[in-house]
Amino acid sequence: MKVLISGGGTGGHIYPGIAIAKKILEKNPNAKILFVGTQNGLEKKLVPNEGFDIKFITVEGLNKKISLKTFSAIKKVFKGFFEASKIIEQFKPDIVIGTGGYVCGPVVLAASLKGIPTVIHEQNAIPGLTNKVLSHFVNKVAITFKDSEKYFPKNKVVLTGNPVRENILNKIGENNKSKWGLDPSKSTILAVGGSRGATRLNDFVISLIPKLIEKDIQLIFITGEREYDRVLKTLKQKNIKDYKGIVIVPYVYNMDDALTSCDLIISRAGATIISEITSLGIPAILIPSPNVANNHQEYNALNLEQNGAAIVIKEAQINDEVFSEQVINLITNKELLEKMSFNSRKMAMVDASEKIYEIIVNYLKKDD
Ligand SMILES: CC(=O)N[C@H]1[C@@H](OP(=O)(O)OP(=O)(O)OC[C@H]2O[C@@H](n3ccc(=O)[nH]c3=O)[C@H](O)[C@@H]2O)O[C@H](CO)[C@@H](O)[C@@H]1O
Repeated sequence: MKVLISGGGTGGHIYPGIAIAKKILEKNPNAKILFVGTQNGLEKKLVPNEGFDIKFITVEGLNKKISLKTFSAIKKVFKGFFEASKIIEQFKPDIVIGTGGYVCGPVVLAASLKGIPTVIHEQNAIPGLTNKVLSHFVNKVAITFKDSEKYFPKNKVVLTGNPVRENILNKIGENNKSKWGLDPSKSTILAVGGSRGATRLNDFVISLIPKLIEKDIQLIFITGEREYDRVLKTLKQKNIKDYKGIVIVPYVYNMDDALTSCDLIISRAGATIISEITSLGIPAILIPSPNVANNHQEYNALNLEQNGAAIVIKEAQINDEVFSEQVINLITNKELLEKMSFNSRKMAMVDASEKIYEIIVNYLKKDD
């Protein structure tokens, strides 16, 4: 069994692919898996780190506004298409899976034109351009939200949910605070601005830190690689340093341990982290990114809020003083946290990888 997986740019597209890859290996240890991404995306680091091979193609996202850059981007799409075709000819996959990001475009299209079965997965309720176009060429479209059905050809859509890494699912109910040098008995907040970090969210967390120290509340603060130095510099300027209950890191590879070390998460509302949050039932304060296509993070966040699993703060409305107070009130309200956790767990769809594995196997059976 040979499976080629393409997905890239940000963690939210890459980790669902990794979750699917690990499910395939769990069921079929002899399966051969190859990822295809670009040199510019997080996949370059994340995929080898998870133990998988990756090959790269040259491709750039197409902007809606037409300019001189559009022509160079179109040229790269063609180049990427030929590079992807070559990789496919060499690897000879039985099936090709796309988990989002523009890199999937040429890879999935090349496979489909060669008659290889293709499946794409859409994490978000409102799909991006690449998946909308690809849906006309692929065999199946796996979706996370029922609401996104309407964007794709009806006969191809399967509601699967969003694949969550098994190592995260396996840790439901654990308390791993001591792995971070933290006191397991103390309330702890995890703050994370998506896979790349978020400046405004980080600034809010910085303003929150003195209050956390005052109330003896612990914090794991994932700043994002590009924000790490700035965050440390700002904290130094504010004379906050070496507090033992606060862990500040640029990125964590063991997200399973981070997610199971908090009583509350302050997070962006990307679809993949949302699936992880609900799988573990983590009460959440969500600050959706206003800079994503069709404002889809706000949709994700409001979905949790409407189900009593999260509180949503719009970035433009953040008032450091008011919202810090709200965070402290929430983390100290055990009863409300428990209720939110329960509501969150009710929303989880934890068998997405299994469902996608079944789709894959069905296509391979057709070949027998
Ligand atoms: C700005 C942007 O375009 N964001 C999109 C991107 O978000 P982004 O890539 O930020 O994805 P998510 O927030 O959904 O998920 C982040 C993923 O990275 C992991 N993680 C994060 C930090 C860390 O230190 N370690 C780690 O492993 C999380 O556990 C999670 O698996 O893809 C999502 C899924 O298509 C979309 O919904 C988001 O709108």
